[in-house]
Amino acid sequence: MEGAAKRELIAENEALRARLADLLEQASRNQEIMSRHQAFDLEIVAASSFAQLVGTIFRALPAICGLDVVTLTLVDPGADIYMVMERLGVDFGGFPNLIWTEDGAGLALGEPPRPVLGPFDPARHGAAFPDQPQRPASVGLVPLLRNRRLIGSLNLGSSDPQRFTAGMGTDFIEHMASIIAICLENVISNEMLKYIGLTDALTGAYNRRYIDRRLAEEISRARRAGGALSLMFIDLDHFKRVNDSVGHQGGDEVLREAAARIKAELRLSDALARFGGEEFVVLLVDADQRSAAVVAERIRARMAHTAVELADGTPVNVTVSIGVAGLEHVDVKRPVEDLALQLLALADSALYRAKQAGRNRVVTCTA
Ligand SMILES: Nc1nc2c(ncn2[C@@H]2O[C@H](COP(=O)(O)OP(=O)(O)OP(=O)(O)O)[C@@H](O)[C@H]2O)c(=O)[nH]1
Repeated sequence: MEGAAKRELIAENEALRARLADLLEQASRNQEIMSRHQAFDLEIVAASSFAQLVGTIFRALPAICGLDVVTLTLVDPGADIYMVMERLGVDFGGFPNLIWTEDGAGLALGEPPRPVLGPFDPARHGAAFPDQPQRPASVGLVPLLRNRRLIGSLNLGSSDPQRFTAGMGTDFIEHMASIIAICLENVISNEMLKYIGLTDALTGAYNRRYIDRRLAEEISRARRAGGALSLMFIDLDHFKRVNDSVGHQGGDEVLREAAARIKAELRLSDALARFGGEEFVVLLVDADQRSAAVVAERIRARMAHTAVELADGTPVNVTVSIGVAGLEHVDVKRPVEDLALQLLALADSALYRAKQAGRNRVVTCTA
């Protein structure tokens, strides 16, 4: 072979090798991206709570996709999901990029909803990226759909103007959004079920199961940190007479209103539960028996001074008797379950004494 032809062949060979090295490098980069996405998919599928899922999306997605900002808009007509999550203790302060809307039409994703990609336009995309220190240059808004129902949108923002352009393919981000939508639907229905299992359908207060669990948690916490904790037993007086005079449905209205009035006197950290019938229990966190008695007196006065007005305008006068017991009256060295029972028994016997003494009064534990 002539020297020139040989050199040409060697050069061609080298170019091919370089090309192959490039391809291999690209393939390994793609492999790495796919593995990261697979790890992300596995992590969100495993999320067992709303907070865990949303937290994972906000933490992991910007890094995996190389984005500057990711926000999530959830469609929540009547704000039911928000209310339940809040009552289950989700701290929304930790999720500044979580946006709620009552109406999916406001997402401006078209009908049927489709991904919207392109340069950031404050008029069209501002609602999906509120309060951002730096506006994204290009954005991708991807509908979250479940059985063709729009449940929200995943909003991706990049400082690179070329990252999201109108003509680019959307298969990949749509696939990602569909997995996120399924995971969201799952955790939301699980949390809703959890909430229903812990609340009383008539009054919206918690039920006995919730208080039993919470009481044990709060006793352990109070014992560790040396904090105060009190319990109130509240019973509507002569409720049988109320039912007899305004009927069972009227009685139900009175129970609902009583729960609302009690709740209005409490702090967010306190918990109100209906124990069945016309009896409520309140757990007051960080309150000793003296301060709990002050709150109890406010509740008693509020009930006694203002008649409950039924939907048909009938006024119903109803009073409450309240028994109060604080953790300072129990032997905190005993097991948590014993302490919980003891505290409940002390508040219950104080309530019994309030009834014996003529009702419409607050009695504190003297043990
Ligand atoms: N409307 C309504 N009434 C209920 C509900 N659960 C229990 N009650 C009624 O609450 C009444 C409780 O009566 P009692 O336990 O005798 O007590 P009381 O009449 O409130 O009298 P004192 O507690 O001694 O002041 C009964 O008439 C029950 O039928 C409910 O969910 N709705």
